[in-house]
Amino acid sequence: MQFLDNGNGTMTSKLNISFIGGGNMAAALIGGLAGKVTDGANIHVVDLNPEALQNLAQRFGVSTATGIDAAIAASEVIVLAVKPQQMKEVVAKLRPHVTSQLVLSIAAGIRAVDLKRWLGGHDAIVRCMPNTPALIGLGITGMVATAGVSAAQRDTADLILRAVGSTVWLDDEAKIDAVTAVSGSGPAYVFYFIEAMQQAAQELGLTAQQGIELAKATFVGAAQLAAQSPEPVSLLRERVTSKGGTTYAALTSMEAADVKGAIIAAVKSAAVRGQELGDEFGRD
Ligand SMILES: NC(=O)C1=CN([C@@H]2O[C@H](COP(=O)(O)OP(=O)(O)OC[C@H]3O[C@@H](n4cnc5c(N)ncnc54)[C@H](O)[C@@H]3O)[C@@H](O)[C@H]2O)C=CC1
Ligand SMILES: O=C(O)[C@@H]1CCC=N1
Repeated sequence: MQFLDNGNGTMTSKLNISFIGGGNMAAALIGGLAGKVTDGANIHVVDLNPEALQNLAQRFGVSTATGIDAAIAASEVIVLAVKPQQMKEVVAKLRPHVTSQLVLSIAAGIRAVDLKRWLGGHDAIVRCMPNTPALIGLGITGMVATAGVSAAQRDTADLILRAVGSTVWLDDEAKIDAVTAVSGSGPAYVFYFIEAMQQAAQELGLTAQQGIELAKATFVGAAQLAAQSPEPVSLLRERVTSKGGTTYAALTSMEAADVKGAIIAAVKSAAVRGQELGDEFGRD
């Protein structure tokens, strides 16, 4: 892809991208792309909600529409960013406007084979599973391409998702439900743990403010340490855990309650739900 020097220290391409759905995840992706990968003016967003569109237009200079329109045909990439429940209806309306574009879906569960059928056999589809830390450029996205995706389109898909973090390519679409369960939904598990730590802090006599400050900083610090350390996470855990000490007491309590087993079961249930979404809102 050719990048253009904007004369102000930034480089953008002329890549034209349309988003169908301008909600949370689309906004995170557009925030990473606009003015960095491509000009906001090269991004077109379709959403039923005029307020969401106005907000995106003001923040990023994107063009907008409340229904699928001719601008889509001029796009090289179409990002499907509606809920799985809305996908079939949206794709049916999109179908007349899809020719050679790369179609990039971020929806949980909905399989490429169903998107391909709804699009009349269109085979340039990349399924992606990003996560909300994309909002601050720290997302991670699992991705898988169908056979009809060219090497250049694959690079373009990677460029788009790397604008908001890192990417992991899969060789088998079936594995994307596992990615959804681990990293797609994962931020919610972390927030849940932070909320529990805050509640414990309060029950131990700290204020809500002190509790949230301690819990958040502990997650940020521990996550950074795990990310930066070459050592296994299990070793980092053992270093905190003095025999007969406080951490030992806490971890023994967690083991007795099988917290690890509960987390593993919870993540697996998210993967199952991904498959169910595909069955429920994909297959006809
Ligand atoms: N929120 C998350 O953490 C993640 C979400 N996803 C996937 O991203 C997709 C979008 O999720 P969110 O952004 O969280 O949802 P959201 O509800 O914030 O955004 C969906 C948007 O689609 C719009 N919409 C509904 N029907 C439409 C139609 N017929 N035409 C055009 N626009 C329409 C809605 O007005 C809304 O703005 C989902 O498929 C979800 O599975 C993927 C990874 C993470
Ligand atoms: O909960 C969901 O279905 C979406 C997919 C991953 C994160 N949120």
